[in-house]
Amino acid sequence: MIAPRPTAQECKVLPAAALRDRLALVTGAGSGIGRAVALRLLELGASVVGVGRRAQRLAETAELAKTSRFRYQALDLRDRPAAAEFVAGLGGLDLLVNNAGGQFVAPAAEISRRGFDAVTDLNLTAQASLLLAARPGLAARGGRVVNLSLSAPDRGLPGHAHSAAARAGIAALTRSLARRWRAEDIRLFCLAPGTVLTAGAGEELPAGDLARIVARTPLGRDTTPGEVAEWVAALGSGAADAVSGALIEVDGGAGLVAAAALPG
Ligand SMILES: CCCCCCC/C=C/C(=O)SCCNC(=O)CCNC(=O)[C@H](O)C(C)(C)COP(=O)(O)OP(=O)(O)OC[C@H]1O[C@@H](n2cnc3c(N)ncnc32)[C@H](O)[C@@H]1OP(=O)(O)O
Ligand SMILES: NC(=O)C1=CN([C@@H]2O[C@H](COP(=O)(O)OP(=O)(O)OC[C@H]3O[C@@H](n4cnc5c(N)ncnc54)[C@H](OP(=O)(O)O)[C@@H]3O)[C@@H](O)[C@H]2O)C=CC1
Repeated sequence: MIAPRPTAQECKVLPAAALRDRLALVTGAGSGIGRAVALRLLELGASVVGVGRRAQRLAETAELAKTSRFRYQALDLRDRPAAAEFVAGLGGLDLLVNNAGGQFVAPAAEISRRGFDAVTDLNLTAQASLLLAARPGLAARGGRVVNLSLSAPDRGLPGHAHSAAARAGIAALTRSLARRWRAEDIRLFCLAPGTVLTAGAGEELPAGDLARIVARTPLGRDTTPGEVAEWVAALGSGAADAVSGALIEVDGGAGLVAAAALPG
């Protein structure tokens, strides 16, 4: 049985102004999930700073946002000094959404050292650096962090050995920092979507593979960008402050079953 896929409107369950007067930094805000998150946080009253490498994509998000509460900066997050300088310049920060990421699909034996480094750098080390740079700003405001991961990295993802290692790493880092930083009133969460049919996912895997992965998902459907955005907003709003350091899998139960067949 296929569970009903909510419309964009049906995903919106938080009260209006739930994030009024908050400042959020969203990485990868020029496309897919990051754009959906940025737009939803704005809708809920936050001011949002979006970053990504391509200014044109961020400008498109700004056009959709239609509010001066959105500003953006082109930035390669793997340039750690530049990223650290940028985040320090923001001052107090209520929410950091570590969303920028991605990988290529390849059998583990065909991933070169540089390929492994490129993926772990983007999905783990760059996220970790940004977190450390944002720490003073987050501590100043009792801020929250949502680190994006990928569902079930610890249960074996064919073709994703490099990414699974990085994604499991970010989940572990989230837990470690949640424990250490609670003294500074910073809360951290790790949010792990299953399959979200963004253009980025379409570049990573052929449509047929994505369809097979979705078909094997217990709920029989993909996760929508609107659902992910609402989870991020809820975690950022304080509604989930009884939770600390958790890995939350928003994946239609994909992590409960064996991964679909892909090379490697
Ligand atoms: C069962 C699994 C379920 C999964 C469901 C689907 C879930 C979807 C999840 C998503 O994350 S969707 C988001 C999708 N968007 C992306 O993934 C795009 C992002 N990808 C990239 O931007 C790049 O691939 C990268 C990971 C950042 C690497 O870019 P970079 O510019 O740093 O790399 P290069 O300089 O080009 O290459 C470095 C190194 O990597 C090797 N390499 C690159 N591509 C491949 C490949 N397809 N296969 C094998 N190796 C690759 C490249 O050859 C270089 O290594 P050397 O040759 O120099 O040794
Ligand atoms: N779609 C899915 O099924 C799933 C996605 N995810 C994760 O969710 C996140 C968003 O995915 P999605 O929206 O689908 O994919 P996209 O490819 O659309 O998003 C990735 C974003 O990251 C930005 N980015 C990539 N590299 C860098 C960099 N070095 N510096 C700054 N920004 C960078 C990209 O912008 P630019 O290229 O302009 O830099 C882009 O906006 C990713 O981390 C992804 O891995 C997790 C589970 C499932």
